[in-house]
Amino acid sequence: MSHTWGYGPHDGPSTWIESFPIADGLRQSPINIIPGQTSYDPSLKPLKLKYDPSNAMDILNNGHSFQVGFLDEADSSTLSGGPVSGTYRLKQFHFHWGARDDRGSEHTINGIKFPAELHLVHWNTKYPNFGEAASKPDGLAVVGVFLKGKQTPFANFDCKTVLPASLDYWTYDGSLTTPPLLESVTWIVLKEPISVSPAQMTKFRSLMFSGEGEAPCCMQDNFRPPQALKGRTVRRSFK
Ligand SMILES: O=C(NCc1ccccc1)Nc1ccc2c(c1)[B-](O)(O)OC2
Ligand SMILES: [Zn+2]
Repeated sequence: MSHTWGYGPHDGPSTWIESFPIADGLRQSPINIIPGQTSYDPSLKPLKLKYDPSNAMDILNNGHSFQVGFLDEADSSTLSGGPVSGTYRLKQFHFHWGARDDRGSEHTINGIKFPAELHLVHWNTKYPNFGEAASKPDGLAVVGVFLKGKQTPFANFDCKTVLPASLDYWTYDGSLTTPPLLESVTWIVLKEPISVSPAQMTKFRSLMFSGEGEAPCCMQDNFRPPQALKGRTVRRSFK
């Protein structure tokens, strides 16, 4: 039983069920999105995203990805509207990526993998904090954004600048894609990808799973493969 989980042959996604039986639960993520099998829901509202760049606090390699943490003591960086009710506060964002451009995203579209995927993690303010929200079926809302290869400037860390022009999205009830795999996430996957340059992908791939003083192991292929839909419906906000 590996006490720490990872993405290698001995501690990767196929082994997580040993410590986290919910890995085979009814609303696991990610999933393969088949656009022709999604249902347009005219009652879905537009996503309302408000981000205050001054809330950005720190950047951290947590051994599974790198994440940028935000101050979440007030409703200054929030998600509302879309498929959710109430207000969700931005806690952190992080990425998943591949060793090569032919893989890396967690969600796929018609089986197509993107080189990387951004997750903007928000928690429901009806709960006192992230940790409490993470165990509730309506506790989290995560915006997933695909990254595609292209030469492009990368603006500052104002999350607005990191979002595509269109906020059209697919949405479904899912889970964390990493242990503890809690089934608490309303996934909101944007249809339009953002661009990332080869240099940025190289930078991602130069990060390390390993800590200082350990044998170097590049942080690559830190994605979970798509999981069974198990009867869930994927709704879309656009015609
Ligand atoms: O926050 C995480 N772990 C720490 C934790 C603390 C307290 C309670 C539970 C978990 N994990 C996590 C959060 C959000 C997302 C993912 C993983 B993701 O699926 O990669 O993308 C979306
Ligand atoms: Zn993630």
